[in-house]
Amino acid sequence: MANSASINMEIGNDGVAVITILNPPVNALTLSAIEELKRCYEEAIDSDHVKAIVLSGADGRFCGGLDITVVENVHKHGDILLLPDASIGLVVNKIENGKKPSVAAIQGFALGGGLELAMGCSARIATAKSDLGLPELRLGVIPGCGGTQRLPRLVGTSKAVDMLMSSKTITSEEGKELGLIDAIVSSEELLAVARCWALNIAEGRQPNCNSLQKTDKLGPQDESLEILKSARQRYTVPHYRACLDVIEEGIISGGYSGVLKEDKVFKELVLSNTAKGLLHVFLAERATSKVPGVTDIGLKPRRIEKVAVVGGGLMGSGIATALIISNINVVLKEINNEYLLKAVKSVEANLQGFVTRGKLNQDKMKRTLSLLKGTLDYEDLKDVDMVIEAVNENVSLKQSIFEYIEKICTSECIFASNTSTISLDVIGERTSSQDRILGIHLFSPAHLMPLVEIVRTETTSLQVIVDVIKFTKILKKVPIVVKNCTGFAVNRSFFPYMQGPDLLANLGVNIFRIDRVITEFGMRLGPFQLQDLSGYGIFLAGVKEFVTAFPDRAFQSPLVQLMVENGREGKKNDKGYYTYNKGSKPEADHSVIQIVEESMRLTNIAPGGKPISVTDEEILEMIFFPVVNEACRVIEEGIVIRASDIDIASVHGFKFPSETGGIMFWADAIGSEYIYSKLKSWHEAYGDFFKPSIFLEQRAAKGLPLGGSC
Ligand SMILES: C[C@@H](O)CC(=O)SCCNC(=O)CCNC(=O)[C@H](O)C(C)(C)COP(=O)(O)OP(=O)(O)OC[C@H]1O[C@@H](n2cnc3c(N)ncnc32)[C@H](O)[C@@H]1OP(=O)(O)O
Repeated sequence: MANSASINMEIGNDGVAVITILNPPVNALTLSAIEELKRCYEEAIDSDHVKAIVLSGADGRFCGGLDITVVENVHKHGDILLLPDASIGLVVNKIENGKKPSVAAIQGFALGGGLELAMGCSARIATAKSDLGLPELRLGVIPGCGGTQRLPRLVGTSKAVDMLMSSKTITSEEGKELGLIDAIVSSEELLAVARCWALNIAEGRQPNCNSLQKTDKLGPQDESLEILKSARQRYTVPHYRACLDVIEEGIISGGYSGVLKEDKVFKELVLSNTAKGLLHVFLAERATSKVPGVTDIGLKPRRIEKVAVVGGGLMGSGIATALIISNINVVLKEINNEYLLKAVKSVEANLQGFVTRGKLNQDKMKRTLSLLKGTLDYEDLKDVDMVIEAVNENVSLKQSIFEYIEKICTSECIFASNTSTISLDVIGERTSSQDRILGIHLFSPAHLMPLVEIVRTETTSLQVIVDVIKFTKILKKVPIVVKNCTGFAVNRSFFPYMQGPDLLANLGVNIFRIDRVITEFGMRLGPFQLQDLSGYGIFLAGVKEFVTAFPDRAFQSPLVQLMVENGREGKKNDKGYYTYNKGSKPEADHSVIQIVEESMRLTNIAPGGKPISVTDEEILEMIFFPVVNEACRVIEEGIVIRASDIDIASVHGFKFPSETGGIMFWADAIGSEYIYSKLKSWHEAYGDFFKPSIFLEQRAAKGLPLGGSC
């Protein structure tokens, strides 16, 4: 029997060969695993003792798809010949058209290439609540083992397009309803039922389903083509369009023709910059919770089951929502009944949002809300495992809260602040609990935004850091462990993004052109529309904070103040750089140009008072290179553990286009020398806002990347 590190085959007395994928933690398909699978199939098919085959996964999981290290290796060498021949060589020739039928025994998850192997089988048996999906588009590619052809033939074109375009999984129960799964059984009976099913097919008692030949679920060709045409209007990203084209090829020319086209397109996309960027984000996201000297020394995270949130405003109610939706008991502390009632209503509204989006049903909403207890009395905090303070950014108020909870709570209770601006050392200075104080900086809306900064001080204990990393993962958040500084990692790195656009405006660059360039790059909003929506008060407070902290390189513009003085408060009064009318898109208000010209006169930074001439590319660079530059300082000061944490901060904190791989990965694609040279020239022309950091200068001088892999 062919056995290797990643594939195991056992031939039973019943004549069934059980082939098991064994590659923890997700049974991913390495090159050797794919070759071993082919060998096992050849051996089973040639063996007189084998009547049928069951394909399974070890340790309660089926298969998480192609091992991404295979794709990483292709990126490293730039050689698509390093990709395995799995689609034709394994799925078509061995599994689907092999002389002996295969049945997939699915548990846990079958994703990407994992689900594609299963769809090549004659039938699929699954345990309850297994996750099934083809998330390849999330990685910048398309399925490469026939998924674009077999999925539509098993679940119908419309559902297949939804699954592929969203990269979302379905459960085995939904799969059963759709026809993707043939039976759902308990984990104890999974193998036995799969064996029996395989023998029934081998001996003609059950049909041998070849999904590539199935057409009944596809429906009339014109209907399928119409579904694809409609999807093309919604999905314009190139690899999404390519996926739709491949599906269409199969609908028009047959499944096998579709498989051939899919193989060609998959190999073209694997080497795309988008695939490189999205794979980097996938790996960088998983690297953020690895803290050398903290998470690798054997500390076991302690359970955090009951949490107090002090302050039920926008952030506090959002945090409380994020906690109860993750099945954590919450005590929400407010100072009076009016505020407490308002806070609870905010939590209810947040949960209702989940119901509206189909992520929660009413029963689950009621059960979730039952985890929330409101109180005005600190005594109710005495048995919580953690307190998250989320009151206004008032030092004295925060200090008194920490002083109080130290008296009330247990000696093991973790004290966290959601502060985004105040030093944690200052917040905790009236206590003697510095070892269990840290920041948990969530981004608003806290129940929706995935990013959280875990802010450790010099005295935060390693155990507390390990506890809180685990806690954020339970909340399904992406944690970044950072050190104390103004703005921590995310807001600090991106503070130039708040000032650069104003600086360009004061150099005479049209503000609506700036917004166009930035949105065309892939940001959801241009910086001026973002100012309108986030509110000028928040904008001015943010700028003030960084001007105070980094006066040497801050650019102060009177523009926003002038806007306010001219009765413009952004979305708040529907008049900002744009006008906001109910039911219609924001419209650029060109009358604000005279306010910009007033600001230009006051700052007088435009050479000769005349607008500078720049290309769209230079606008993009003048906006984001200062962000890269500040991020270099964040790295240099050790605020983050690794540069790729800033990539994740940019993608999840500022919606920097994920297909770029994040701000540092994007910068490295451009090159440190080029970035340094541009910043140096702008520094000479326009001042210290563009002054290159030492880290950037040194890396550029040596031709070294700024980020590097995670
Ligand atoms: C042939 C073509 O169709 C192409 C493909 O198949 S492309 C690959 C398609 N598959 C996926 O996109 C699945 C990606 N993985 C996930 O969605 C999740 O990891 C999971 C649902 C499988 C498991 O989630 P969870 O239990 O939360 O665990 P983590 O995400 O934290 O992952 C645990 C570690 O496993 C590593 N890992 C996950 N998927 C893969 C993979 N496909 N190849 C190699 N390694 C994988 C992940 O990086 C984590 O590693 P770490 O060292 O523990 O950080």
